[in-house]
Amino acid sequence: MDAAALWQRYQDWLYYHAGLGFYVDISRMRFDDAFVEGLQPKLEKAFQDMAALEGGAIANPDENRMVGHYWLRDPDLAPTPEIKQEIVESVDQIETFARKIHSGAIHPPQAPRYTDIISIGIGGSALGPEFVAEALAPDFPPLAIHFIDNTDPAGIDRVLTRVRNRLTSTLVIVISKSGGTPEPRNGTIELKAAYAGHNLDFTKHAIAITTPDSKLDRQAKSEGWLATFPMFDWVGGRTSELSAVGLLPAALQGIDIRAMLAGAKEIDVATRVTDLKTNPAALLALSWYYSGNGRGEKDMVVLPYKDSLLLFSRYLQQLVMESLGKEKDLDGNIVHQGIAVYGNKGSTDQHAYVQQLREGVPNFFATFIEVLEDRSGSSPDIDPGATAGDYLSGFLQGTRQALYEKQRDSITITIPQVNPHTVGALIALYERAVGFYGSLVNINAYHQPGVEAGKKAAAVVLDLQKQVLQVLQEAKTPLSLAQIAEKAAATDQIEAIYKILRHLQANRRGVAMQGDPAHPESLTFSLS
Ligand SMILES: O=P(O)(O)OC[C@H]1O[C@H](O)[C@H](O)[C@@H](O)[C@@H]1O
Repeated sequence: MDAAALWQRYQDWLYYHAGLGFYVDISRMRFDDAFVEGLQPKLEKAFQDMAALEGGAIANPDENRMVGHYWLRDPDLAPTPEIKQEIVESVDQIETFARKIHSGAIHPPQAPRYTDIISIGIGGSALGPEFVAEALAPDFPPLAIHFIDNTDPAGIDRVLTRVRNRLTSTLVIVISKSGGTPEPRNGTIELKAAYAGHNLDFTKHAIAITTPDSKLDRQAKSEGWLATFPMFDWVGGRTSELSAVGLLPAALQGIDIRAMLAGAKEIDVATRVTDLKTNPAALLALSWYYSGNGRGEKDMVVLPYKDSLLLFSRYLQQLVMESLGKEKDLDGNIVHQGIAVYGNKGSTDQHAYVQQLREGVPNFFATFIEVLEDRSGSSPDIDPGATAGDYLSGFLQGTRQALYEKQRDSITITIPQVNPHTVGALIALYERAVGFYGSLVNINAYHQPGVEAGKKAAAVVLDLQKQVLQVLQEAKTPLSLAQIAEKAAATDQIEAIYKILRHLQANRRGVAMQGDPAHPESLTFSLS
């Protein structure tokens, strides 16, 4: 396509949202009119599915759940007055609580104010708050946030070391929709012990965000934690950033949560339009479908050219991959759907893996996120008439062009600034695009059956560890792996037993290992 035709294509497909100053450009996806026409019936169905979902249909059939994250930013859309009231009250409760924390009206027993937050949660209970903190927290927030998003002991230690002088004024927010996920439970138990070790009353520092009556909710209530905030059954973890999960940590950091909600609401309105060209989420879903032939054949590389948006791709990884990565479609056919997502930031990645994007395996499409405002103040010249921001902008254009020349497609999303409004809008845009794409490929985008399998397998390993320790306790002499497996009645688990014992030995947990580590069959184990 020559330059004039490309410029025309750019203008023909450009989406612009006047209220948000938000652009979506899919001109560098090389679909033709026939493709768009062919997809039209599927798009019509996607619009209908979305309307039904917003109306309170059971959009997650396996879990028999409504899917209501869109109601969070427009409670008037909620299907019942009770749900509407729950949403309104929850946002009010968050604001009131944050105000009291900031003013010191609620303060820790041994300090005039809370200074820090440790947020404990994983998956949807961590990625949104982490992304938003990186994108929007002021440089000197009223409370500085730290995340424990794993059950890695060294990771927990790192956070505790960072706040060690301020534990007396540190809030702990435990976020878990189910209230039973092992990783946040472990973090909570470790933090409770750390507070006790400093003679601090953990309950005066602890807040839970969870589904009412979950295990965590019952614990928080029976122990008298500082506060609890509800998560709703009809909000999935990966779409929970604009529920209490994301709003409470954001409000505590001094981020304008009403602006986040307003930005999301504006995009929700724009993505309710049932016309492809004026619906930015439909444009994204169509582009993804085109690129991967509706089978996820190409990966989504997300390249925000702005440091503060660094964690957007990590956030999108869960939203996109947990929603779309499914074995079966809604009719039970094996389809192995999904779109792989990765990315970091530009121009940094140009000096890392963009080489492969331009010349290597053509198994991806790029999404550039461009931010028009370079910084809040003015910029010095780096060269005559050129600033650091001009370079960043030039690198983006250059990379987009270089990819296009090699028939590598890209989408460009342009926002005026990184602020609560535009971040709320970005979140809502992708939530909706994922919903549309789920309909286009006929899958349930709101469950995650595959995750359960991994959790069950992990539980089996921990049970096996108990049996193995029991066997070693009863043993009078060192035992080989085969002997341990036999005594534990787990001869088909010999590799798992070996890994359990190697781990226990490495952590000085009372297991002695003899033999040659290069030849596991030579090893014997005993309790030391
Ligand atoms: O919020 P929680 O119930 O603790 O769940 C945290 C995460 O765990 C699971 O593994 C799910 O796959 C995620 O969707 C969820 O966000």
